[in-house]
Amino acid sequence: MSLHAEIDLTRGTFELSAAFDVPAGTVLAILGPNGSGKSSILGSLAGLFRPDHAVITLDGRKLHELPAHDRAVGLLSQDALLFPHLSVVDNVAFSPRSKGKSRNESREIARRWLAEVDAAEFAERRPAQLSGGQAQRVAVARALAGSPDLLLLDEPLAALDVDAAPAIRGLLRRVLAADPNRATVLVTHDPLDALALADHVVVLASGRVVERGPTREVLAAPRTAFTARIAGLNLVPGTAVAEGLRTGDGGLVAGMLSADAVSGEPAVAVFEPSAVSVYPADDGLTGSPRNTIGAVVGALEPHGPVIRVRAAGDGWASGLSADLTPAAVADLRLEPGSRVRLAIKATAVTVHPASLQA
Ligand SMILES: Nc1ncnc2c1ncn2[C@@H]1O[C@H](COP(=O)(O)OP(=O)(O)OP(=O)(O)O)[C@@H](O)[C@H]1O
Repeated sequence: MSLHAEIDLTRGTFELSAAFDVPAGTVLAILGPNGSGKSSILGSLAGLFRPDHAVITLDGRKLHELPAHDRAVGLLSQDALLFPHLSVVDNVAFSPRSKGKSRNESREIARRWLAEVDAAEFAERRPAQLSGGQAQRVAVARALAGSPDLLLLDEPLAALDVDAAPAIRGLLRRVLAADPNRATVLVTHDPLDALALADHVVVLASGRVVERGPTREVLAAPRTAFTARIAGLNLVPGTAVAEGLRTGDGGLVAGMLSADAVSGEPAVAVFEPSAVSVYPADDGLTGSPRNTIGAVVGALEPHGPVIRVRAAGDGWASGLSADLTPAAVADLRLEPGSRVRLAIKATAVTVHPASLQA
């Protein structure tokens, strides 16, 4: 089932206007900052609210003319939202049951799905007797047991702890790949989810699509600052030159031009936070073959096993991220306001054409 969606909607002063397609058997990730309209899109697809104008079709079937319960849409949210008074198996059987299947048949389907998500052993438990990860497994089974033509995943891993999330991500990957027919729309903040689960991404900002394309292409070569931030990449806008990128204030970021970058055209230099080294401001690195620039530490944020240092200050260093070990942060005595020098190897920098506004 291929999804086609055109959605225009106003909520207070917020205006959303977005259009996208999800071919059968593929997953589209919708990325965007808080308030960019991701939930508004999911709600419109699910039929939870009525846009000002919408054309939403699944293989030509006009979902926008149907009430929510007739849309054959499965929804998986960040919280499992299981019915507390029903056993696990009856939670999963709920959807086939509400579609008119007999009690036995519905339970049969439910048990099959529980086995599929490695949760068969919890069948007779109540939701209160499950961990967060176990409950989310059951919620995956429940979302799929109704054989939805369209599956909506709303931050499905956001509420899980770091130990449980990879297993559910792997599970989703498996069940999504198993159905060549269903269209899936995933809303997420996490580029890992998009990388692991989505074939294509759409990036929203203030209710508009600002970027779209195959997931890896978009995340590896983001054209907007937001995508670069969520993808965890550094992005410096400027103009492509033979040696790399010339910034607006005349600085040079030495790097390698991507195949499609053209000298003299708007471009972005892209590099990983792990490619950025941090030195004391008076380290005397001038003359080094690397890109070096003075900066001020703006913030220090834990990021998995490393500390992400966000740079502030003037020039193109402002907003850059560097990943350091906690020991390095301690050695350098870094704290917000510390003056530092950042160094980035030219071989770690790729310059991509900027086709959209950053
Ligand atoms: N009931 C409402 N009335 C008026 N405005 C609303 C209402 N619900 C949401 N909005 C506004 O619509 C905009 C989009 O909200 P939406 O929840 O779709 O964004 P989002 O991208 O899902 O955000 P988040 O990542 O925080 O969930 C926001 O500016 C929000 O303030």
